[in-house]
Amino acid sequence: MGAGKTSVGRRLAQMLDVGFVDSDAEIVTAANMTIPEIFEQFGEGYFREGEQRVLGRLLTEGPRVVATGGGAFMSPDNRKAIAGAGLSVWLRADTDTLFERVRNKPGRPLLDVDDPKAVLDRLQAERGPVYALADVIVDSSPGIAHSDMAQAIIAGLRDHQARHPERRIFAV
Ligand SMILES: Nc1ncnc2c1ncn2[C@@H]1O[C@H](COP(=O)(O)OP(=O)(O)OP(=O)(O)O)[C@@H](O)[C@H]1O
Ligand SMILES: O=C(O)C1=C[C@@H](O)[C@@H](O)[C@H](O)C1
Ligand SMILES: [Mg+2]
Repeated sequence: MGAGKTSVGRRLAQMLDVGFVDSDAEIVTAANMTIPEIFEQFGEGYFREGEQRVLGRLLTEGPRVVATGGGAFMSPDNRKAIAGAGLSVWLRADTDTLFERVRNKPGRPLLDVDDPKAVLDRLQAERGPVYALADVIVDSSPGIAHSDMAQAIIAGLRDHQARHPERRIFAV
């Protein structure tokens, strides 16, 4: 959360001249409810089921940039679907940076607690080793402009495709 998937992803899509879609936004549209409402009324498990369904559909509609929700890559099924359709990118940031970006911004139910920084620290510890499985890793540090992040992702995608031509997805 706060790594920049939505905002940097949108910029990346512009630079690559492909479409952009955000799975959180698609879930909100499909359910006609906000993410906090879905968590509150049906629970996180229900949200994750919807996320998997929506992501599975979005991945078949490429070529484009898909911003996932922050927890989507934790699911082995989602990782398999992503690997089958394209390349994964981890925007890596430390939790101080993430906290600065998401504090005072509602809409992230997992952080709607007394100590959201502690949740970010826990999630980082749980998720970091799994996110490190991504094809491309780009540091999302403070002070890096969105366009520079997007350029770094393009460089990472080019590098990945040079090393794994069999997984070439489209010209970058
Ligand atoms: N490299 C960056 N430099 C400065 N601000 C950034 C950067 N990346 C993201 N931000 C800011 O951090 C906030 C959160 O970013 P964004 O919504 O894109 O994150 P996200 O990864 O999509 O989060 P979530 O998992 O909750 O959907 C936004 O205000 C965004 O502009
Ligand atoms: O990190 C997470 O688990 C989440 C991040 C958001 O993008 C949303 O998908 C939701 O708030 C859960
Ligand atoms: Mg987002």
